[in-house]
Amino acid sequence: MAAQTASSGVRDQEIAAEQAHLDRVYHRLEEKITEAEFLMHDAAQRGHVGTPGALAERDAQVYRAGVRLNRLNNEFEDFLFGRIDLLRGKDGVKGPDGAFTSVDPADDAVGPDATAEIAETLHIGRIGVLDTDYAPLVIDWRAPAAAPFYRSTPVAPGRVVRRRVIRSKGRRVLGVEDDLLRPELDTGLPVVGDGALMAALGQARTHSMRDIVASIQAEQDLVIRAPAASVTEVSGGPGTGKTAVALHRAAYLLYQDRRRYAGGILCVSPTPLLVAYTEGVLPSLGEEGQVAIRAVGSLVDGVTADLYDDPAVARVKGSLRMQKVLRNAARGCLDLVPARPSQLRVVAFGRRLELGEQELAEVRRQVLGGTTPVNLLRPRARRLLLDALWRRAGRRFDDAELAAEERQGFDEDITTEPEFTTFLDAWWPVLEPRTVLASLADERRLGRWARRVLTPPEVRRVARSLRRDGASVHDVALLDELDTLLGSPPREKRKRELDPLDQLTGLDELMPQLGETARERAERLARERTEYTHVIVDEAQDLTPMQWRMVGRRGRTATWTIVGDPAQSSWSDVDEAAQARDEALGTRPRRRFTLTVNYRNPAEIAEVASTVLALAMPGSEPPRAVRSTGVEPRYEVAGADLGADVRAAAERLLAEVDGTVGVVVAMNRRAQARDWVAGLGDRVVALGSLEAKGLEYDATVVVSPAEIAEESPAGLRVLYVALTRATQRLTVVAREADLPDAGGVPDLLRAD
Ligand SMILES: Nc1ncnc2c1ncn2[C@@H]1O[C@H](COP(=O)(O)OP(=O)(O)OP(=O)(O)O)[C@@H](O)[C@H]1O
Repeated sequence: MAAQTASSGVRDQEIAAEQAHLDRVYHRLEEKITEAEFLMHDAAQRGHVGTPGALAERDAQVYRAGVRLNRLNNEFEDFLFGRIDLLRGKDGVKGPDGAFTSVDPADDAVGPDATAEIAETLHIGRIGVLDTDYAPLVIDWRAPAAAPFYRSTPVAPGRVVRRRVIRSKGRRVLGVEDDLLRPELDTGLPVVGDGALMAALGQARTHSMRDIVASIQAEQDLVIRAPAASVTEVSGGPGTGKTAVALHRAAYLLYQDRRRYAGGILCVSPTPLLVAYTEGVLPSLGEEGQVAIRAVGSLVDGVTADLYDDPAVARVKGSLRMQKVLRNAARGCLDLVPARPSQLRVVAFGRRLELGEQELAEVRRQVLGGTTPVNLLRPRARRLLLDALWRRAGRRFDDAELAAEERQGFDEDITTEPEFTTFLDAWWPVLEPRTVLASLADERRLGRWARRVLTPPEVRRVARSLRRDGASVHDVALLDELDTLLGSPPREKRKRELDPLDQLTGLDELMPQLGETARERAERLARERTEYTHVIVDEAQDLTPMQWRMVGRRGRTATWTIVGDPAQSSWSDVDEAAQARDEALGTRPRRRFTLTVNYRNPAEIAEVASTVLALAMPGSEPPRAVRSTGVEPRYEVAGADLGADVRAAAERLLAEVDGTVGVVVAMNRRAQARDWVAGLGDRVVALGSLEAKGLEYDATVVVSPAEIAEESPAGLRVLYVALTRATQRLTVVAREADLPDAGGVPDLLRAD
């Protein structure tokens, strides 16, 4: 047997060998930083020369130097994490990263007695570093040469004999974890540790997601590196790494084609909590600024949606029926303008001309014919008013040229009269989406605009929901739809100054404006952008049809990555949501991937969740849990004081795990639950069932499965989400309504 099982002496030796390599890398990095600083300085000098040739030269230099400085400064921490030892390849061709390109071993790489030599050793890190003689000291994890680090398995090892994950902090190597992919070979390579994946999965969780760059698995790597075809669709159960994969894919796309994606990548997330949880991942991969991660309730500028609608209201606001209602409202709202003048009086040709209420109504009717956005119809309204006044003036001319001249003078006279402009402002004001949405709060009015579209109870509920202060997540999609229906008057559209440097490169992306943090810059770019070159949708199963329309408008010419799991959908009608997605994506070709392994939940928790999955989506396959902890979920039945029992359960879990504890309750208990856990410290969080989407904790307390399941038509799927948030331990607190058995197991969670 070739592999030695490592003694601590061997482990120390191996760590020392990696330390020596890391020292070389840091030495080289320091040289490169000095070089980059010199280039920046030099480029700044050249910037004073204004010819296009000098600009292009400066541009290229600044680009390269900027990339280096940004990245080197960001990634000095823990940036070397992997190593692969490879057999000789089929051919001797090297790629641009200095590594051999062949995936398969040469026919004679393995001798008849299973002896083999290691022909190439590659270190993998967050960025690529070349030695002075262009030999690769570190390969960028996204480079083709790094793919075998992620893709090789014992079944299909390719050239990889040993895969090693290196743990380091700053400049110190702390440990190594090896996987031997060709144990049958005699190569003399020592093997240390139990493998990196298990080490990563067992780690305590914090409130920020970590990158998985050191342990991406083969089926995930295929998605991350999939070519940016029109639409890449990824489905997979809870914990299969969909969110992680989507974020790593963004980093990969930027690496592949930075210029193209400098046009912006938008990542749409279901909740602000998930945005906060995931926003550290891209910076840790060295990508800051180019990717805007936004909650679906924050896609419209200036609106912060912090309210949740009742499921019945959400169902209406999310459905495509709202399109028709909003179309009626956008036009109908013109009639609601307070102090709308009922007549127009001007003086022309020395006489008073008047248009009364009926004539004005007729002009308005003519203007509104067609589908042009209301705010863009103002010039047309102006023109038709002038026509009506001209007719009223009753002037006749036999000579057409003279008539045209007279008419021009007439128009000029009238349009410069303050009476006319004041009238037009009041009669055809610029409508704001918010004003129109607010006008739907009047039940009678909404009933008129929603005739034969919504039922009277639906009208009542929607109108009532709009009378609250503040916007809900679903209101945001309505505001965006209204923005399109109303249109922005041309004079309000911001014109961007043309900067020659902008045309040369995505320079702006690389050179943060002075005094602006990377985060501020990302926010600024996100505000300025309304269309993106790539759109990532996380938890795509939850987007309502109206939200798909809103997201679709931001990626009209984009490529897409869509990740989701129908079994976790909180939208009541899974088929309707799928149909809306199809409408948003049109006929773009799609590539589909499925992730099958659950990296989050231990088998003991996954099994309970699969009982609910069988009820929520009969016939669907749960993902396979990759590890087991030997700890079964704990079941408790609440006594008279539910809050005290939940708090005690959370306290117990806090003592049992090092990281975070999530308490998940039905949405209407959110505020209550926060009080229950108050004072337990910031390792504990109380959440409503819909807020738990995509998040994870070391341990969770799920309070009353029956309450969660009954709160909406999609309740069982929401419960499935709630039960799949824990990486270590799960406590379920049942109430009477859960019909617990003698062991406290709620009816919904019993396998029989
Ligand atoms: N290859 C991997 N190596 C280490 N950890 C991984 C790997 N893949 C996934 N994980 C971890 O598993 C957990 C679940 O990943 P993630 O949240 O991306 O799953 P998901 O499919 O989006 O889940 P959900 O559908 O429940 O939102 C995360 O902690 C993630 O870091």
